[in-house]
Amino acid sequence: MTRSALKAVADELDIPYYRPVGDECELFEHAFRHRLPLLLKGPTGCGKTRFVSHMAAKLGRPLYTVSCHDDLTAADLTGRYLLKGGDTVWVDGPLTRAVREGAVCYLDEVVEARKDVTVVLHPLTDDRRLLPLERTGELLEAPDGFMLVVSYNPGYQNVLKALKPSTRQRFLAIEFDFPEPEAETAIVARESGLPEGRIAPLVRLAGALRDLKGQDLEEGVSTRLLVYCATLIRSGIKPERAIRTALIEPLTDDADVRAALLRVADIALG
Ligand SMILES: Nc1ncnc2c1ncn2[C@@H]1O[C@H](COP(=O)(O)OP(=O)(O)OP(=O)(O)O)[C@@H](O)[C@H]1O
Repeated sequence: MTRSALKAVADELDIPYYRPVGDECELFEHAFRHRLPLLLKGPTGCGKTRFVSHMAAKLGRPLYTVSCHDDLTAADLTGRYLLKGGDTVWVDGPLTRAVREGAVCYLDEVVEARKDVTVVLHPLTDDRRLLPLERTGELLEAPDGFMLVVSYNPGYQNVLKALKPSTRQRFLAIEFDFPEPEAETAIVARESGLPEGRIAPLVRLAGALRDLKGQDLEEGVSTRLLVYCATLIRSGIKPERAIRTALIEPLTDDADVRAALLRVADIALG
């Protein structure tokens, strides 16, 4: 094998596996090239984070991922002065580091963050692409390599936590959902190492459980849970036990709902 062929294989191995479900990879590349921010919408565990890490690696950009929560403030993203050995030193937060390095910054579940976060995001997400750091007096201009990607799960939305139109309309948006059965079977096989023939029934069961969303379940089974289930089976756990542990128990704490889900599993798996 030639040197360049070896390098191509090594590069390929460094890129986290992601199987496209539509034209999302192409859209991401265009957004990156035109310096446009991106919003990913979709249920938990459907591949959004994997997609972003795949694309960042493919484009050769470092990636900073932040899981947002309701205590996350603008300072957690931009940075703060900290005491170090008697001195006060400025420490960049992940967003500032991403801007300085020209990296991809991924804010997962951005709606969870405190309101002051949007103040920081607004000048970064229009054509100015600026990050003002009031504390240090700096005004950073994002280089071409910087890209902001945010995600949220519309299923968890409530009025108080919805993104304001003035924030939403600064982003391109791509909707994600669980992959089609054939693609999901291939993904779970690749991730778990279990043969596809043994995964197809699990994917069918996931479909049946997803159909119950909104009735007794807040969320359907994620692709992530399917990977966990297949991993347990491959590791030697009996399928019935793996299904209960990975596909039923994480969905509900209600004994009646759990019993109903187990019946659905019995029927779906024949
Ligand atoms: N299209 C895909 N290609 C490869 N792997 C996938 C794909 N979709 C889902 N997966 C698998 O599902 C797992 C969960 O996906 P991921 O962590 O990206 O979900 P998410 O949508 O970011 O969830 P959350 O919103 O909870 O952060 C991944 O670790 C991967 O194993």
